[in-house]
Amino acid sequence: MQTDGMTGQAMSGTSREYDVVVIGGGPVGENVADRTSAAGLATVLVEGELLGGECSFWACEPSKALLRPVVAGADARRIPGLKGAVGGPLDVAEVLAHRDRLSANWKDDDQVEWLDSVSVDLVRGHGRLDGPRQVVVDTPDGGTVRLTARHAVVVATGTTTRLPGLPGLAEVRPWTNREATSAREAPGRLVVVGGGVVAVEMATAWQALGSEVTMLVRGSGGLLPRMEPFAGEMVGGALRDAGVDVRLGASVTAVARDDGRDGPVRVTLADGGTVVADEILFATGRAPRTADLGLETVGLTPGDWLTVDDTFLVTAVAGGWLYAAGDVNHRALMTHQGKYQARIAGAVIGARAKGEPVDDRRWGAHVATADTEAVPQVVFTDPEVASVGLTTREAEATGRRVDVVDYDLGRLAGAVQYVEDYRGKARVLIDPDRGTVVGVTFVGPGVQELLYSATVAVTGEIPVDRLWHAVPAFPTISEVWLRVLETYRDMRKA
Ligand SMILES: Cc1cc2nc3c(=O)[nH]c(=O)nc-3n(C[C@H](O)[C@H](O)[C@H](O)COP(=O)(O)OP(=O)(O)OC[C@H]3O[C@@H](n4cnc5c(N)ncnc54)[C@H](O)[C@@H]3O)c2cc1C
Ligand SMILES: NC(=O)c1ccc[n+]([C@@H]2O[C@H](COP(=O)([O-])OP(=O)(O)OC[C@H]3O[C@@H](n4cnc5c(N)ncnc54)[C@H](O)[C@@H]3O)[C@@H](O)[C@H]2O)c1
Repeated sequence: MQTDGMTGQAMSGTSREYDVVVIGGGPVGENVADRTSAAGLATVLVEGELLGGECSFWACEPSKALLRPVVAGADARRIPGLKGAVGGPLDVAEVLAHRDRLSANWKDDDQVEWLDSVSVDLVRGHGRLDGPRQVVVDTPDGGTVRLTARHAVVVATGTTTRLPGLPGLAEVRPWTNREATSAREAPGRLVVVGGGVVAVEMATAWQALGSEVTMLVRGSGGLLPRMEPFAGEMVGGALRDAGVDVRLGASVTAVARDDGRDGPVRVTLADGGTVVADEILFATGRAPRTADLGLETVGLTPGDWLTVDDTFLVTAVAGGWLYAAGDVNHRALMTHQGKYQARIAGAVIGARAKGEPVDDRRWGAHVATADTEAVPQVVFTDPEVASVGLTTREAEATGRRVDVVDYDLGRLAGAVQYVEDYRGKARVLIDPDRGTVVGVTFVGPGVQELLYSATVAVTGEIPVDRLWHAVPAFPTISEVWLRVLETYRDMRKA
């Protein structure tokens, strides 16, 4: 291995050749590198900040560490005999300390050790493409390292918050996901712009941690606009019950801090109204980290998403050497799905490098079929949302015929045992021609752990007739599967 021996970091001012060069050491880049190294290919990973990426330090890990005490507390307050014991507010200092630990105190030593253990070299610094198979890295010591890839360059540079083009926005010093997950105290008043997953999760967390939260959600799509409408409605209802001021159809037209730089943020809305807060979080979607990546040297446009085929080759670049995996390809912006892509990309790069056959049939080892058929997602709010596969809207939009089976989770014996006055809903979409489940949405306390059963049903294309033999334990919430089958049977009889 071409390293300085101690940290696995390549020394600057040099040129090195590897089989595979991976740019970006988030969860996806790490997993691609692990898989190509396991395939016997000499692999180097280039990382400009912290190994582990957005997910480990400013997204999944810290946000879930903030949310777990909130959701567990909400559940506990619905359990007779326990509610009195957990009635008080959260211990904010303890929650933030827990968040710090689960974010490894923003240090990546463990990741560096792991990378070394899977025999992948690390070059720290900002990487850029410099023509076919070439990557140049600006290293922290001011030098450069040129890396040449014999087989593949993989871009796994992820995303940043997409901020709207509001005049004066930078002067307001808005929160992005980074501040929202790493803040050291709860602002007195927090405005959250957006109605997607980041917005509902962070509004849930900071309201419980003591902020007065106002959500400004533009348009008519409501909350969680990509999911079944009842998901956003139920989460919105619970946010309001928790004290969040959820304003739908509210568009921001201007932002400014009073008294110059340090006063409160004054937010002007399209209807002329204003909201004043201490901080403002923009949870307005993601932009690819490709603006300063040398894309122009290989005929691509800086700032664009990298469109790939189902084996993760960038479609607009000839020669079969440039791959893109994870958020940056815009297929499914979630860590688990990016890691799935990484496993497949690593395997296909290995197969192509060795001249082995590539199995790119649907559900084959070298093709990311689940990206289009079965993307699972959990929204860690109270109530939780867990979904996989199609929604009713997507089925309609694509002209796919589906039977829609709804079930009120509160009727289950397992739900009654779980918490008092359980409120939840399931929707299962069934392809009537093939008799298989093609989409599932659960909303309710504790539904996150039901999601894998739904994912197996969708990816396994298990016939509904066979699901009758998959017996859920009594009294658990998983009995929803039995009730859905009974409801479907009755629907078909009617
Ligand atoms: C608040 C929030 C919460 C989330 N919660 C969840 C969740 O609970 N579950 C879930 O599945 N997903 C969640 N996500 C989504 C998840 O964070 C992303 O899908 C995931 O991080 C994508 O991984 P990635 O490796 O593609 O990119 P990233 O994690 O963004 O990593 C990219 C890496 O590339 C590096 N890099 C970029 N450009 C260069 C360059 N030119 N040179 C060198 N290095 C470079 C960056 O420093 C970074 O380390 C959340 C997102 C947000 C914003
Ligand atoms: N638990 C999880 O799995 C999890 C948690 C957080 C984030 N993520 C992923 O991270 C990605 C980013 O999440 P997100 O919530 O930032 O994006 P999103 O695309 O889910 O939601 C963006 C929201 O911002 C609104 N918006 C966009 N531009 C706007 C503007 N100019 N003004 C006002 N509102 C605007 C949209 O209407 C939408 O409501 C998502 O793909 C999500 O899946 C996953």
